[in-house]
Amino acid sequence: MANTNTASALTHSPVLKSETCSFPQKEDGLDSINYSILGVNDAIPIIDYSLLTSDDPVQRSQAIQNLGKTCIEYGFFAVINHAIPDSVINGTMEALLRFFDLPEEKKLKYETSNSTDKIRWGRGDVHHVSREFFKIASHPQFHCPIHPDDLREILQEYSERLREVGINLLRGFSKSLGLEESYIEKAMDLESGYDFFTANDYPPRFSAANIIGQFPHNDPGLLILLMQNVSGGLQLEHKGKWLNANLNSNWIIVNLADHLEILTNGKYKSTIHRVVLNNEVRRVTFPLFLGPSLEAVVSPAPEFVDDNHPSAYRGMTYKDYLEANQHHVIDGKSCLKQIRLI
Ligand SMILES: O=C(O)CCC(=O)C(=O)O
Ligand SMILES: [Fe+2]
Repeated sequence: MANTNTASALTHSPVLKSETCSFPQKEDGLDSINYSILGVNDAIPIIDYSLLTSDDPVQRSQAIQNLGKTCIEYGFFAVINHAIPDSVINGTMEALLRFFDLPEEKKLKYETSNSTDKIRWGRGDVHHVSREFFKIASHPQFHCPIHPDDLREILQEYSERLREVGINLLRGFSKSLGLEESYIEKAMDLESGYDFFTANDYPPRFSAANIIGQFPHNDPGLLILLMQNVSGGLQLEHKGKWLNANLNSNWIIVNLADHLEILTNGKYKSTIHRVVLNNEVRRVTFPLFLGPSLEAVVSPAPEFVDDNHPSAYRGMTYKDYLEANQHHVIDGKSCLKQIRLI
């Protein structure tokens, strides 16, 4: 165990009833495995952000060590004491619900097949998937739908605060890897880092039909910071098990993503995750994908390559990587596999 701080399952997020149900296969050939939809309620590691950013050097260095172990053993964790006010979190979730509740014609103008558009809306209700979503680019320029009127202000505040948490986590990652604090920021040119959000609206569901919110996938970018209005639904792969992320609504779930795996030559791994709709109430999530600059060519850093650890990934700009996976169309295929050299 990396860490004694772990969250145990909350009771208000029931596991699915049907033991025999399995993940349906997509017609176009998602890996030909029948995935059981049941997750397990094992503990999820917890990172206390206030310790990671503490002025006390001893406290901080212990927190960084713990962070490093958690990244290696899990690749995901819940962040507590992050200091984002509840009013900002709740205000964001409420504004998102108001966006999803708009009449369809107000959202349809963002429906697009052009994956480079900065605002995109759609429904993922094919292949047994139940979800409505919109994606917005949030950094270096912040984009936002014009309705509802109060959406922009709250989303921008939320986005800036969450980005700050993400940058501080990346500083902790750099230190935990034995590098200077600003190593990842500089190598990935994060001042011009390309970040985007996906807002997901999953209907309530508690039966075997249409229970898939998202198929198993990895995400592009360095790390994903996700908040949700209700606990449960997200499952994270850990040592061959699917762990239910049953966490408090003001905790941030963090997943390591593909570009951290590439940069560290596989030392830190991108987490496989999926969404199974096991909530009796509607679930809204709002993950931030914090990424390198679009022009940054990401390849394993020299610090992680030697005779025993040859470079395992082909270098590619973040822009090309995003285009190769159509700016995060989740279809169960990871771009990571396509650029692996060994
Ligand atoms: O909604 C969730 O819990 C996960 C969302 C996700 O994995 C994604 O949008 O890539
Ligand atoms: Fe994801």
